[in-house]
Amino acid sequence: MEIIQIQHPISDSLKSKMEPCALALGFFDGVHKGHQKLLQRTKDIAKRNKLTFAVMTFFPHPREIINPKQGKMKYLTPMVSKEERFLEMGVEKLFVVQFDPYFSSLSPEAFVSQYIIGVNCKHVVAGFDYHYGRMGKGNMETLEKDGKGKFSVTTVSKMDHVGEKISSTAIRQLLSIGNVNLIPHFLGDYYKVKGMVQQSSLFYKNNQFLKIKIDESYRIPANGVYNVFVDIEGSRFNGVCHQVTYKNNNASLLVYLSNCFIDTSLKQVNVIWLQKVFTKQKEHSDFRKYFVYDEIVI
Ligand SMILES: Cc1cc2nc3c(=O)[nH]c(=O)nc-3n(C[C@H](O)[C@H](O)[C@H](O)COP(=O)(O)O)c2cc1C
Ligand SMILES: Nc1ncnc2c1ncn2[C@@H]1O[C@H](COP(=O)(O)OP(=O)(O)O)[C@@H](O)[C@H]1O
Repeated sequence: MEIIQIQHPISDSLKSKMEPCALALGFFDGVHKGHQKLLQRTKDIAKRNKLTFAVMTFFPHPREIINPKQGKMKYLTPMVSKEERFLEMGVEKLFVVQFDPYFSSLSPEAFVSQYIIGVNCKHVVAGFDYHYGRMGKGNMETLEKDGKGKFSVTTVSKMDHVGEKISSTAIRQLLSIGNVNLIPHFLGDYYKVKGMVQQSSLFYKNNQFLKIKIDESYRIPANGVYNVFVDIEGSRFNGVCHQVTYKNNNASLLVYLSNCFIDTSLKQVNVIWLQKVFTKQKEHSDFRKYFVYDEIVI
């Protein structure tokens, strides 16, 4: 997959060397079931018409620029995870447009001519409610009209789960109340975050406490106690996440693994959130006591 970073204004030299593509448009946080349907549709269209399968997404999230008071955005899939998901889905070319105030003030017509026709797109695919351009004024009808026949448009119909639109907002809401067990209905899988084991202590042969620092831009479920899986170097371990603490906007997890004897320290891990056990986590002052003694039971 070729990744092309674009900063406004898009350069003429970049535009001149683009082979014809079918282009999926959107932010795609989570790469959830609605996004997957849209991407699959784009892939099929690209194959049928011998076009490159391309995606155009933006960074950071428009909300960070349009509503900066709300602070830094936390993502379901930070850019690196999103790139991995696109690669798995067979995307051949990924355009990542820097979403800055200058770009956000582009009119819908200018976005279509400079960024869609500009990258030699022959077919655009976006969802029924897609909006783009200054104030989000452009929609699927203006897209067709402003394309002036230079590309065709496929509008993907709404995908829902028992009447609710599958959306990154719905997944964020489930995370905010800790209902991680319901997330697969929307995401197509359990919610997963990447991190690194900062500290670990082994006791009773194969029990461990881990302090896992989560990559900064991930969204974390509401405080509570959760059943999780922890994937470490191709092996999966059952765990309980007992505590989430925040420092300088970063989250650390205290995770207990009941049957793990491998050396976990400084390993990259994936934490997979299965089910909330209790809403309230214990009040702990800090994690240190779990790592200074050899044998502790919560
Ligand atoms: C050129 C351009 C300008 C945009 N300007 C605005 C804006 O001024 N206000 C706004 O709320 N959203 C703006 N957006 C964001 C879109 O409405 C939309 O949220 C974004 O493209 C992500 O789409 P998605 O969340 O539907 O995937 C703009 C998008 C584009 C492509
Ligand atoms: N449930 C859905 N059904 C169909 N298309 C969708 C759905 N959710 C998102 N899309 C489309 O996928 C693209 C990326 O959507 P985005 O706005 O990033 O997702 P979300 O609405 O989940 O935040 C857009 O073209 C959008 O219209």
